[in-house]
Amino acid sequence: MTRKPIMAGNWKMNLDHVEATGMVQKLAWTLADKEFDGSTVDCVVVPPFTDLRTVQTLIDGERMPITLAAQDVSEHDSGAYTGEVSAAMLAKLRVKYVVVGHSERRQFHAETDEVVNTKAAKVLAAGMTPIICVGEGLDIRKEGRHVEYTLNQVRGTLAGLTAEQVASLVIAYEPVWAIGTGEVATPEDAQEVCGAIRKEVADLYDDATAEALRIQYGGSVKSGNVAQIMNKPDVDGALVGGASLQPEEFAAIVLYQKLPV
Ligand SMILES: O=C[C@H](O)COP(=O)(O)O
Repeated sequence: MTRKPIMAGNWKMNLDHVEATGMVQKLAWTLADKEFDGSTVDCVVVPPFTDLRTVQTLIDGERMPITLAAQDVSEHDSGAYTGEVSAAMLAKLRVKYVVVGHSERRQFHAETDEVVNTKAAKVLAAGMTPIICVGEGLDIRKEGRHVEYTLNQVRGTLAGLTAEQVASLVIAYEPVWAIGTGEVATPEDAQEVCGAIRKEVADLYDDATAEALRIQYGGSVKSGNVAQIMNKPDVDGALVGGASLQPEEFAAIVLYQKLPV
């Protein structure tokens, strides 16, 4: 089965809504120069909440081949949850993907697999697609428990979801030690865990579900290393942080040239 690659640029807490306009325009111009129309790769931007309306207006108004995503969502539907943003609010803004369980949310906001699982279910119920982040820290990697640890997160975050839901979503494998450090996992490291995730999903559900699921690698991805990582059979895209803040660099990642397998 051919899975459509998905490159998502997570801006994290960078770029206000004015800066976001320039960023998205430059990205769109660079992609248009190369006649990119979004048919071969999904190009996704993940701005802060305060930028979503501006970016959505720009993307829709100019018919840009760029899809809108959010960085987080509330695990609640509505009500007295000061500071939270619901899945319904994001869907209304034409957000298509929502990142849940990013390691920075897990680390700084104590999000557990259970919380991430609830958020993923809310995103799906609102008609959007979750990008569920998993991945081990350096201590776990050093102990050689990275596969077991990550698969445990996969089981916890997918709990209760149907095969149809799992087939539609995205899992991002991000080894925490490779995020923002310049330390990239080797393509073989990425394949080891992404392959294990797909096998786990086949065991939990069935082969068709595992084959349909898209798995991203994230952690210091740049235009110079993306093709090698994408050459691995179970890697279907990248969740990009730092490099996504430079429009030409992110465009080069989206436009990566396939290497001969
Ligand atoms: O969401 C993106 C990841 O945390 C990767 O960030 P990075 O590309 O800056 O390492």
